[in-house]
Amino acid sequence: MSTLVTNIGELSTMDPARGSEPVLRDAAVVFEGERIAWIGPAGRAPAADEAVDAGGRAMLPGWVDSHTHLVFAGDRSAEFEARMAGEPYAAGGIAVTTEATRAAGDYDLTRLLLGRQAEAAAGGTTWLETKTGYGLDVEQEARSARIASTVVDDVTFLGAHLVPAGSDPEEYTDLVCGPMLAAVRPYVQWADVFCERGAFTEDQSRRVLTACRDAGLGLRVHGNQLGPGAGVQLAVEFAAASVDHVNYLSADDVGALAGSWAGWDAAAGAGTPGTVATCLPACDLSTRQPLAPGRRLLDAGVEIALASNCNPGTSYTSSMNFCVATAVLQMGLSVPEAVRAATYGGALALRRHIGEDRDGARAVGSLAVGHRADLHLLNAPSAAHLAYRPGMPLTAAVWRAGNKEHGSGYPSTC
Ligand SMILES: N=CN[C@@H](CCC(=O)O)C(=O)O
Ligand SMILES: [Zn+2]
Repeated sequence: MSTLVTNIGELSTMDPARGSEPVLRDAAVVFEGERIAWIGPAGRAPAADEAVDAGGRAMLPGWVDSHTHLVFAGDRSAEFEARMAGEPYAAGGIAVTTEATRAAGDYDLTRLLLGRQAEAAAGGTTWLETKTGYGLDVEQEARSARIASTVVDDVTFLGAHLVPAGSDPEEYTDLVCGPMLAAVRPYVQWADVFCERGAFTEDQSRRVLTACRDAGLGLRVHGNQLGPGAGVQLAVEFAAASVDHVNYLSADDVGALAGSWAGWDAAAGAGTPGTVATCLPACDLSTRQPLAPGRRLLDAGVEIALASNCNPGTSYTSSMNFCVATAVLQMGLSVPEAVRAATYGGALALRRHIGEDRDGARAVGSLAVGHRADLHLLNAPSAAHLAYRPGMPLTAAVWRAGNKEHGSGYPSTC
């Protein structure tokens, strides 16, 4: 079964192979099953089994949301309201969600996760990572990882999210590195550690990263979120795929991140990728932290990603449209830079930017022949409308691996 989407007014491919012209006008895309088969001028498009007229609208790759915490139960809106009244965010809130998550049955936890995945897809997200981290014992972390693995695309082990009350921090770190890691290992591709005051020290983080690397997992780090710290330097030292939050960076931190990209040719999208700096603007607003310095990182030659960090404590939104708008309006990114960070950047952060390197999966985050047909049609003539019309329902249709996930009609405001 092949599908032709034609009359696309602006097609942002995010394909590095297109050099300085990654955006096509009056374009068309053909996909067969889950695979993109053809991209080019609408006037030269081949025939297909079915045709969709995009009506001059803009199309992008689906969002790649590389950082979420979606396996949870419970509500923390009271904590949010207290924060808006002046209370600072503290890592201890994780314990509140852990209690509610432990109390939820498998059915409810799965139902909640499916609902959140559907919300994300309706907003244009076609590749979704999520983390454990609200179980915090061997059985519960394994349960979260198992449930996540049935719903999302990449699963990250975050047993090192918070030391549970009453546990000795060193003994808990031993548990994370030993029995807990063994129990989650069948379900996860990645491991993460919250290296921050009130969570895990540099030494404990190092132990977690070492054990998880030795177990064959890819690495990511929550770092430099609430203040300066060792997270960024540790992430670079361990060649982590991503360090996330990055709100408080020294010149040395930026230099270390830039150095990690020395073997990467950004123009060609080739070479050895370094450590992506993943910025989480919705979280920064919700915690009233300074926005991550996305502009400074890009200017230093660091590849960045934008992600939602959807979680009940610091960022209860999976809207990547909102994150992109905020990055443009508040972080100094251009529209193409923000869209690239939320698509290709997220794919880089999950090492999904090229295909068939792991799991035989197709590349995501950019549109090119052979890549997965993850398409996001906007109800707008250009991607600029994402920031120009913030908060508006601009997602008109979404195809995930060639399947229509969202969008039964195309409202005509453009
Ligand atoms: N910073 C650590 N973890 C989450 C927040 C978790 C929570 O407060 O429930 C984050 O990425 O912001
Ligand atoms: Zn997080």
